[in-house]
Amino acid sequence: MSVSPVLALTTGEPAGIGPELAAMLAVAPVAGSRVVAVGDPELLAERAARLGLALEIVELAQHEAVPAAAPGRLLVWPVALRAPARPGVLNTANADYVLETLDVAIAACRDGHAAGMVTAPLHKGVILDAGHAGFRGHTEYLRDACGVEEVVMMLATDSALHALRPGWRGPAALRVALATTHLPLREVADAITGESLTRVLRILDIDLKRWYGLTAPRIAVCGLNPHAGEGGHLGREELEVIEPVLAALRAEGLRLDGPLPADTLFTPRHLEGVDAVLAMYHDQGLPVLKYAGFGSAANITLGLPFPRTSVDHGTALDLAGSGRADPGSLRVAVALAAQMASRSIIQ
Ligand SMILES: NC(=O)c1ccc[n+]([C@@H]2O[C@H](COP(=O)([O-])OP(=O)(O)OC[C@H]3O[C@@H](n4cnc5c(N)ncnc54)[C@H](O)[C@@H]3O)[C@@H](O)[C@H]2O)c1
Ligand SMILES: N[C@H](C(=O)O)[C@H](O)COP(=O)(O)O
Repeated sequence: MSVSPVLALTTGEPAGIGPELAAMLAVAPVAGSRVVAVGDPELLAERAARLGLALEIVELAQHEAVPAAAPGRLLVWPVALRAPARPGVLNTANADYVLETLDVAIAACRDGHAAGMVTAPLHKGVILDAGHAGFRGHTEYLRDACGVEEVVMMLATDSALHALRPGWRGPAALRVALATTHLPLREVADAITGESLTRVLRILDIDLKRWYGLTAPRIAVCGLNPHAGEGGHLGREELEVIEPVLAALRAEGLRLDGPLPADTLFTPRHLEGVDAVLAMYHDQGLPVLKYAGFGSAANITLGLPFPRTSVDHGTALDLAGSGRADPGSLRVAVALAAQMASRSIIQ
């Protein structure tokens, strides 16, 4: 019998739903994973008690062996809160705590103590308010921490995930990757250059092969402008940037459709046979994905040296401490990271 991969689970913004989702997960662990939460043990105990969850919290050092998952036991690599945390109330004093949980998980992956990491949601605004001026999100933080030039954000609601949710009625496989991530809309067009788009498409092609076992992934690429620029009348980025990149990469063997108008690309007939869609910006692609699968989807960072997945939702400060948060996305994020770590993703 193979040993389940160890996954570092960062518990996210302490005023949000991340700590209680970690507690819910420990009550009913995802099969095939050994999760170690990264966070403050007292905070996790307090959120579990608030929800009436009986949990044994076991603190581990990173070099210690990680036992098999057991329902009701939460393994923790401890990081101390900087200030007491109240559900729903952000505190800039804890921004460094959140970033330290990321640093601990990244180090564990890089040192081989974990096979991958899963992240509960953090609050970008409070980290920026605390003075971390360049902070944009986990994706960009991981890129810089791992010293890679480019990473790609992809959210997925796919067949492997749907196997966990028998009631799922959405498309069989929807994966949406982004050419740009957390940028003001005003800056998007300038950020899409021939070089950046080429890097993104190469990473997407390589990692669809690497993590999903697709031999020749077919990628549909959205235009940037309405109706993919309407032949240059509604914007020239398609003609001047996107089409030349696609032509050059097709000549290298990549299977690329587009640039296609995003409004009709995201319809079942056009998605047939497509392994992933590349959207040009955050709110071109993610609303479609979240409409199709909010709560059953995961966020994956492609281009890193190890698997990293995350939930499809944010800190939900309005629900924190209530026990009403749905752990569904965290469960699929853990299952997907475990599958990626064992490179056995179901098609
Ligand atoms: N993976 C991440 O770290 C991540 C992802 C998305 C957003 N965020 C951050 O979260 C913060 C809040 O963002 P937002 O308000 O736009 O989105 P949000 O996802 O926190 O909340 C949007 C709505 O969805 C509900 N919701 C979210 N998660 C839920 C769950 N598990 N179960 C039931 N309902 C849930 C919330 O109650 C709210 O009504 C922002 O700082 C944003 O940047 C972080
Ligand atoms: N863009 C993501 C979403 O809307 O779900 C989210 O903000 C998380 O991004 P990071 O994983 O980069 O924090």
